[in-house]
Amino acid sequence: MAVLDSIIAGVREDLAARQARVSLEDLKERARKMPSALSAEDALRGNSERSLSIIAEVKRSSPSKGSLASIEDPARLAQMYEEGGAAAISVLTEKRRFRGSLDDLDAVRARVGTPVLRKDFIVTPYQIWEARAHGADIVLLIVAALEQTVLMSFVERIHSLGMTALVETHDREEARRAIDAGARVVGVNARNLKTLDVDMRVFDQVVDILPSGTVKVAESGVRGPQDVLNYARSGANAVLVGEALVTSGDPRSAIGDMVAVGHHPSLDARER
Ligand SMILES: O=C(O)c1ccccc1NCC(=O)[C@H](O)[C@H](O)COP(=O)(O)O
Repeated sequence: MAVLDSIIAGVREDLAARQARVSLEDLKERARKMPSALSAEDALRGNSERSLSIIAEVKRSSPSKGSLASIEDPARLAQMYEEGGAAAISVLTEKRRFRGSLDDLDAVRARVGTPVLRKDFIVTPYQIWEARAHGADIVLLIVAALEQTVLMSFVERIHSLGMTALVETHDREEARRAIDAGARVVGVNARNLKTLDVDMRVFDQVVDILPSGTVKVAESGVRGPQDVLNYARSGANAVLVGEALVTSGDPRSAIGDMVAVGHHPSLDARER
């Protein structure tokens, strides 16, 4: 079974257990009582003061690398990211391969003032309600995991709940599908979720499909400020970084160095 399919099979099993514990109606009730989602689109687009946004990820483990970091206090890590200048925090909530959880999302949400992304493998509307009920402002949707009509309805649902959909693609066809589905924030993942190979040229191969005004997020494989600068020069508004931050030993300064790239003179004349 391909990696993505096998991850999703596990996600569905865990989901069934949660659905048996918390009904959709209860979840909706909880979601409706939450403070409104923070507006994330502008935070990710960047502005004249910060022409590049970093989305910093709380990532313990991954299918490609195995264990990365123990992260006993995800809220503390997120706080360091925020202090270092992160525009948003990504929290992996998938349990089996990434060792994430909704508890991590709750803890991070309670600690930081930046928008928070629920990063998971979303295959049912229940998970979208769950994201809102646990305070997420942004929800990841993976084009490769969803049929087009489902993708469209999920983008609509996320936006109707006041959240932002980050729609992840890996090639030009998927980028077209993301735009057709109504995505305003599109991720281009350098990691092929079927083979786990990372190819950082993918962003350049896809970016011209995305209409101006779309928030363009480059995802995965970033090792340091030079990779961030390369993505920014290629037109990324935001860059999503996990492994390089959690393995850095000093996440606050590692992210600070990446955020500083947003002030690089070569980015001054960029069209946003
Ligand atoms: O990271 C993986 O191995 C992975 C495997 C299969 C599906 C998703 C995977 N990662 C999710 C991500 O998109 C990354 O965590 C995120 O882009 C950060 O990547 P990195 O900076 O390379 O840790």
